Amino acid sequence: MVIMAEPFLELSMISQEFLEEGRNNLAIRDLSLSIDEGEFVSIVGPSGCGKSTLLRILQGLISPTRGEVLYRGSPSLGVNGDMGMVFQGFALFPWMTVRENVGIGLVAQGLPKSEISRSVAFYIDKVGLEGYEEAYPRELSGGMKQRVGIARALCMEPAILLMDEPFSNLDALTSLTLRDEVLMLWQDPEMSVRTIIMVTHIIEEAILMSDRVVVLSRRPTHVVEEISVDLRRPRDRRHPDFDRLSDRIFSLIS
Ligand SMILES: Nc1ncnc2c1ncn2[C@@H]1O[C@H](COP(=O)(O)OP(=O)(O)OP(=O)(O)O)[C@@H](O)[C@H]1O
Repeated sequence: MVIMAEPFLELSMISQEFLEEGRNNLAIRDLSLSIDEGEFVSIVGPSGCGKSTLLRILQGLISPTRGEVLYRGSPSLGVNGDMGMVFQGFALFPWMTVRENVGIGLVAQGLPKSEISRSVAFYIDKVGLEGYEEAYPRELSGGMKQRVGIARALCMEPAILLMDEPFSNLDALTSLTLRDEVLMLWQDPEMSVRTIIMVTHIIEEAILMSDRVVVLSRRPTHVVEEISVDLRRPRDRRHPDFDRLSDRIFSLIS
């Protein structure tokens, strides 16, 4: 008897319509995608094709017009509490300190203060922001703001981290450092996150970080190709296969 393992996370025949200028337009059409536990998957595609929408559907912030999201074999209804989100624009509250921004989800859950303090301190240390607990977002560099965004997501101890162009608002050097740090957190046994799904428009970033790159088409969006990245980690931009993969993905998008 063959026992089929159920997919960890699955988008099954997802379609999404949006009301645009008084008409229902199809943004995503019959999109199916399966993600394994422990995978780092990047999603790339033409501008405006629906990458962020797809993350919102995965998390349950949008209910798709047709199709369903399956999580551990069951339909996922409503917001999935096992997922955390990291945003391109950081989405920090400017009137809150680093400590308050990181702990906001735990406060909303009504956990005891001592537990919140312990957890917040742990994740602030993990992202290298110790000493900045009482700073406000305006006092932080872009990279530090995104560290707060990452710590806030990790603090909720999600199994899956969704990242929407997390390094796009950062300078090149800061992006390099933060990419490495996210990879280290992903492989850190003290972290709850095992699976990462990242939207990016930077092909090099997708190859440097992911196990698999999912290439989406123009609207109405569907999966054009899924490309496994078998390069040894840590990845080297100068590896001869790097450009081959990069050219392949670029030709599929353009
Ligand atoms: N709430 C909404 N109402 C109407 N149209 C929407 C809504 N949300 C998204 N869209 C449209 O759906 C399409 C996909 O948007 P989305 O932001 O998901 O694309 P994207 O691939 O993430 O874009 P970018 O590459 O610019 O980051 C766009 O054409 C957008 O205008």
